[in-house]
Amino acid sequence: MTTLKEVLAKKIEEHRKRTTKLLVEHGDVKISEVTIAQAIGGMRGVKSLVTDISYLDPYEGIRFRGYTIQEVMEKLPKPEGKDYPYVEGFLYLLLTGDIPTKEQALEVVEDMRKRSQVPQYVFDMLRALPRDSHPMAMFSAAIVSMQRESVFAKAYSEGKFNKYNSWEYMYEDVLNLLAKLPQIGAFIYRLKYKGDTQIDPDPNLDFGGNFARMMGIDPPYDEVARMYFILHSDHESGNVSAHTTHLVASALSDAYYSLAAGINGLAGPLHGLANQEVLAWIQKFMEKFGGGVPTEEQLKQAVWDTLNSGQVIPGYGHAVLRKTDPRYTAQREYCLKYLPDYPLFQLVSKLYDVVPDILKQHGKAKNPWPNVDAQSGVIQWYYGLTEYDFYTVLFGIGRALGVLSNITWDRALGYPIERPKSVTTDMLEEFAKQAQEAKENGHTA
Ligand SMILES: CC(=O)SCCNC(=O)CCNC(=O)[C@H](O)C(C)(C)COP(=O)(O)OP(=O)(O)OC[C@H]1O[C@@H](n2cnc3c(N)ncnc32)[C@H](O)[C@@H]1OP(=O)(O)O
Ligand SMILES: O=C([O-])CC(=O)C(=O)O
Repeated sequence: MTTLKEVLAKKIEEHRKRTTKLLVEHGDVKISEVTIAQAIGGMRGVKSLVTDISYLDPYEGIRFRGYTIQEVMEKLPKPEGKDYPYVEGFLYLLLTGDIPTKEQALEVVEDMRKRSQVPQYVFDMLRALPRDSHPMAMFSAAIVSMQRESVFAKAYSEGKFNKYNSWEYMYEDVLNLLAKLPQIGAFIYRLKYKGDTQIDPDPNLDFGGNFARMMGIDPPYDEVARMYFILHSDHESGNVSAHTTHLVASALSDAYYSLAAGINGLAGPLHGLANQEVLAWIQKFMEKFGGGVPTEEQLKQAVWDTLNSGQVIPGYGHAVLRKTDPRYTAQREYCLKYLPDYPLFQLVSKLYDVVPDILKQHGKAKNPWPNVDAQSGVIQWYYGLTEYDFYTVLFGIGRALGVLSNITWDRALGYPIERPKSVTTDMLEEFAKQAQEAKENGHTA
């Protein structure tokens, strides 16, 4: 059987020809234009990044390597008696574009198991941090603290590195780093919230199974972990965490520096942290309404109060999506199957009934529909993980699968340092003046 690395090497060899041909023969073909609104407005809609790991259609939502969420869950190999696939098999898909056989997925399970030992200094460092540090600050610090392990940085400093082999060093760092994330995440959780009573990994378990075990949460939380990590892995490459990881890696910073940077971006409330915000927001208005399940009128009031105070409704809206996020739907389906009567799920469903109409009336958000973050906290809460400050660490473990696959391919295809051009406000005003004059004179600028 060929290993993941061997399959990937072959794919890279084939793919390089496509990228070279595009660059050499069609490099001057235009794929996008940039307006003043886009330059000021966060580059929304500017097509200027390339990735084959996933693609986000505004109406359909995400496809991983061309597969919908449902297809991924159906087609990938699963542990015996389980409904959700091996995370390791999903990584195989992200990296190669192929659905692995069970044997191929198990080869990755075994490889990652061998790489999973977390250095003691990471635990010591985490224990030395103030216990009220945010779990995302701890997670990011843990990742960057391991930079000394980078084989990529070592190869670079030893002059072994070139454009053709650099991906192999990146691949080693990526697998080494990913394999350690479940234990680091669970360690942070139990350090902060469970009096530092730690649970050792079980070498016979997979990524999701071991995470659930080390968190100390019984099955079927292992299934939730597999589902959650897969759903949160990738969302093409313009989102803050993916773009940041890619940008930092483009300076030939190694996977440890790059992922820590991406995780710092994920920690923002408009991005990954929104899943914590959703629960915080719900708790706040439930308290206000005396703790019971709010009526539809009370919910509407809470939504309007939030909007009128100038704040966003967490878990709603999106920079690209223009429909309900299929990652929201996948988690909603899980809830409908396993926790249909759970009051918090019913409340989140009621929000789905009232928020889109209110956001439409409010008239600002381009997308009034829920995103992934509106639904994920409910499931965690149901299984006893009520410390919502921790939720973005779960997101970060999942997101690492996608962004680290991306930077492996960045090095494989020799993508250069990223460096867009900036202009001044004076220059924008000059562009605007020229366009106005051209319009008045009957030409286009
Ligand atoms: C995993 C993820 O990262 S998914 C996104 C998670 N984040 C959230 O759920 C936070 C709430 N949502 C938002 O803040 C936004 O919808 C974002 C950040 C996701 C997308 O931002 P944008 O692409 O700029 O959204 P959009 O173009 O629709 O914004 C236009 C206006 O609508 C507002 N708006 C967008 N979404 C919302 C919302 N949920 N509630 C209230 N107002 C909103 C924007 O703040 C903006 O207002 P402004 O003109 O006063 O600045
Ligand atoms: O795509 C985005 O901008 C945000 C998002 O949903 C993600 O990164 O998962």
